[in-house]
Amino acid sequence: TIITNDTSTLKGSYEYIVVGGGTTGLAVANRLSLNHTVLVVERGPDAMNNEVINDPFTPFGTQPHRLSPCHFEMNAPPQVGFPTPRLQPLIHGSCLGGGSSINAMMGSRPTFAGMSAVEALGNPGWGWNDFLPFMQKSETFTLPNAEQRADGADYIAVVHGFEGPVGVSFAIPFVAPAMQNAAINTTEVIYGLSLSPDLGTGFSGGHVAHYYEHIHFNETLQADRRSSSAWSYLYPQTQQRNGLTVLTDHMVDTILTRTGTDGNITAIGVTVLPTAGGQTLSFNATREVVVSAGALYSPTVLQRSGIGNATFLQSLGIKPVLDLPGVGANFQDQILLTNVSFPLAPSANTTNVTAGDKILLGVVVAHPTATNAFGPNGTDIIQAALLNSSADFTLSVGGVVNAESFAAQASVIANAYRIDHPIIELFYTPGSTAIEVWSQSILPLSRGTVQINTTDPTADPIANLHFLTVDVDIEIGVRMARGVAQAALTPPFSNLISADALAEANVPGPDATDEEVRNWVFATYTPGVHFIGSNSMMPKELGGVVSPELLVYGTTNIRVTDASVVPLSVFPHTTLGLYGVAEKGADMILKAVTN
Ligand SMILES: Cc1cc2nc3c(=O)[nH]c(=O)nc-3n(C[C@H](O)[C@H](O)[C@H](O)COP(=O)(O)OP(=O)(O)OC[C@H]3O[C@@H](n4cnc5c(N)ncnc54)[C@H](O)[C@@H]3O)c2cc1C
Repeated sequence: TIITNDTSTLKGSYEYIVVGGGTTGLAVANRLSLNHTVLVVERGPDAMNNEVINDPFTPFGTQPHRLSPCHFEMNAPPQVGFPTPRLQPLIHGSCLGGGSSINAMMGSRPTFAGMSAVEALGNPGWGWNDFLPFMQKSETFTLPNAEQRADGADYIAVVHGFEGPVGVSFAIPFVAPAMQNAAINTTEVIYGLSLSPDLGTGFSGGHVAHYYEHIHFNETLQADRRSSSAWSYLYPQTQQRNGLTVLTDHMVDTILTRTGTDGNITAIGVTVLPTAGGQTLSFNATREVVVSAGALYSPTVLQRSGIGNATFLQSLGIKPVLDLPGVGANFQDQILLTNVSFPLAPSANTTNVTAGDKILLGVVVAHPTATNAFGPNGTDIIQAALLNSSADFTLSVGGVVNAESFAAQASVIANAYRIDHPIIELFYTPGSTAIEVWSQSILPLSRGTVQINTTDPTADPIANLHFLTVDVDIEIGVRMARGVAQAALTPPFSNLISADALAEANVPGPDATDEEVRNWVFATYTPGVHFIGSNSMMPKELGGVVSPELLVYGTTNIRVTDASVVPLSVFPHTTLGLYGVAEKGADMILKAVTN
């Protein structure tokens, strides 16, 4: 494998060109380059030996983490807020490994109900049973040892993979076991959940569990390490490839295309320029161009290449080559309530509770269903709220291309909840002075857009999520906040935090009205940073951009294989599911060669 930022040594032509060397791009490139020549173009640097990135215990969100060469932010335009609209920071990774080099490593998978919803949206071949083997292909799961098992770690071996590049395991040592057990007991009481031995089985049904992470134990260093896609699919000796060239510090401006007599578009190469600015070059692609620049940027590459809403492209002076109105629409993210830090009770200050200096985000996670969170009629309440949601606002901002798309998505989400899809995530993070209890929404219905506003490839797009613009998302947000407050008041977890933790954390208590809680949610929520959907895999009539084969509609050889194709937020945390998307995408690309 060649990794370089110098274009002078590169060939002019490759069988495949992969746009973006992030989480999914490196996984796809690894599989394609076994028997083909592949050029990966990555906008960010190679940060291979950066300890802030590699050490999973670099405290998440703190100064060193934010200063890593991979950490980038752009602001979404002012979003719903209280008392006034608020700018929202959209954090993303830009280096080899992309988001997997900066994320919190929480290792969750989609559920059976979630993948059924994706399939029901018009994507045959994407149900749980078809998808699981690809998640397994990417994974080497490390069974918990006796000590970790005594502390509570458990697993169901049959759903895991044991020969894939990505390390998935519980931390050694197991993080803050006493806090984990208290959190589990409390969450069982609040929501009536049962303890799941393994989060990755596909069956949600209301559970709480110890979280595993995308980390592995490095025998030489005798320490846990981050398993980014760079450290899984690119750097290891076992993954070296003759046919793979990775160009860093360069970005793809456009995909070069020609139009066939049947009107279909074929990619013939890409134009590339140094990220820092400079001369534009072009490289030929003789088979396919695979776009893996992530949900924030993949639509921008298509738009600059003339693929998108033709009227919009013309307004920027771009000649449309393919009128595909869904490009950049259906953009979505979950919300997170992160502004919650409960001070420790003095008696709780032991490593078993605080984790010392080995702190990982969200080591216990609860996934209540609609019934668990809203009571016995919860599923009916949420189903009615979803099906009665108005598409008007979302349509007016271009979040969906038509009302049918909005209704179809609301309907498959309602069915997923009816099966047993989680509606909320609640997770607990130990710390030396405080324990954080955060909550995340899972399947939002609010939709926004990603749009370039200049043809300059170095400019960030306008990424407008329109968070909390559909009533049912607000209703769920209020329930998330109520769950956080209940956790602070329910033993045994409440025994670990100070008696007035709720007030100290400024979280509305059980007596607060729904309006007060809603205002607190509006004032404090942050993005879930699981951006998806901006090139959704859906029927074209619903605003889909790619087919179930991940081919951009109307093209013969442009695929998208990253988070932008995921049409619904069915991966509570995206990464392990995205490796499945990349593996399945690579498999389909290679099958197209032999057919
Ligand atoms: C702060 C944070 C915390 C997170 N925590 C978790 C977690 O705990 N668990 C979890 O599962 N998920 C988590 N996620 C989400 C997860 O990391 C992302 O969803 C995932 O990495 C996205 O993968 P991707 O391949 O779609 O895009 P990325 O990994 O973002 O890859 C896209 C790559 O393309 C490059 N690129 C962009 N434009 C161009 C261009 N024009 N030319 C060339 N290259 C380009 C970018 O530099 C980037 O490297 C987190 C994300 C963030 C930001």
